[in-house]
Amino acid sequence: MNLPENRFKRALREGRQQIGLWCSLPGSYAAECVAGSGYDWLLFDTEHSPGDPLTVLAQLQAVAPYDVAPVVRPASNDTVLIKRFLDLGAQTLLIPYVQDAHEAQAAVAATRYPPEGVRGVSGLTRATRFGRVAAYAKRASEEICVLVQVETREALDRLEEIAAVEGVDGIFVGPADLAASLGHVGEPGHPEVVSAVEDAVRRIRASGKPAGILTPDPDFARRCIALGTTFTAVAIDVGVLARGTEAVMRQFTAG
Ligand SMILES: O=C(O)C(=O)C[C@H](O)[C@@H](O)CO
Repeated sequence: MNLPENRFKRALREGRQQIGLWCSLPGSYAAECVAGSGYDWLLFDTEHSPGDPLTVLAQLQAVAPYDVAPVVRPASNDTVLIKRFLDLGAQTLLIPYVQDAHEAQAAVAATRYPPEGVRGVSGLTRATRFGRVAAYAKRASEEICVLVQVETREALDRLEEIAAVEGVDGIFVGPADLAASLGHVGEPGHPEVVSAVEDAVRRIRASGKPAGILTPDPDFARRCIALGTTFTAVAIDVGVLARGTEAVMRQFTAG
């Protein structure tokens, strides 16, 4: 069996826009429901969600038949968590809260087998299709995409150093945490936050790395795309569900 190609990684390298959906709902049922919605990628979150390796496994299996790229966010930049998600077959990881080049290097090392990195080795995992993918250990990193999040003032101050780290395939700007870091918690649309996000996208692109963002504001999403983001998440599943069901109920609420 051949090593599965990471078409998302290739699309980023070729500069092709990838529109994503942020999935905070754990489990396979919701994942399969949205896998057919036309997005290029789905972010399976385990930082701000009850998601864990077992729920992500079910999500990866559920979306495998669909033309959509799964991206998994571990709860932290943790070597063990990264190992577990890679062994489940995740090929693209979004590593949160990366503050400097050292932390970016650690994230990359967690995805590489020795001597390049520290990923623990097992030949019998879903990633190897239980020993059926030829030369998985030798070639795995070719199809692993490492995206890191910059989402604090400090990380922005070191953005170019982070972007220069070999093995970082893209940089995502986290508006919610960045807003908090800038003193505007809960206000990702604050002018100072918007300005910082836009400047960060410009700087990421100037560094030559792909830039990513999450914003449920379609106008700001288009602004970020115009500035150069190429992995652009434009909605959050729980937000669509909560606001959409509320809107339906308002049609039947008197007054
Ligand atoms: O800081 C951010 O913004 C992100 O990293 C995305 C959030 O964590 C996501 O849960 C949406 O609020």
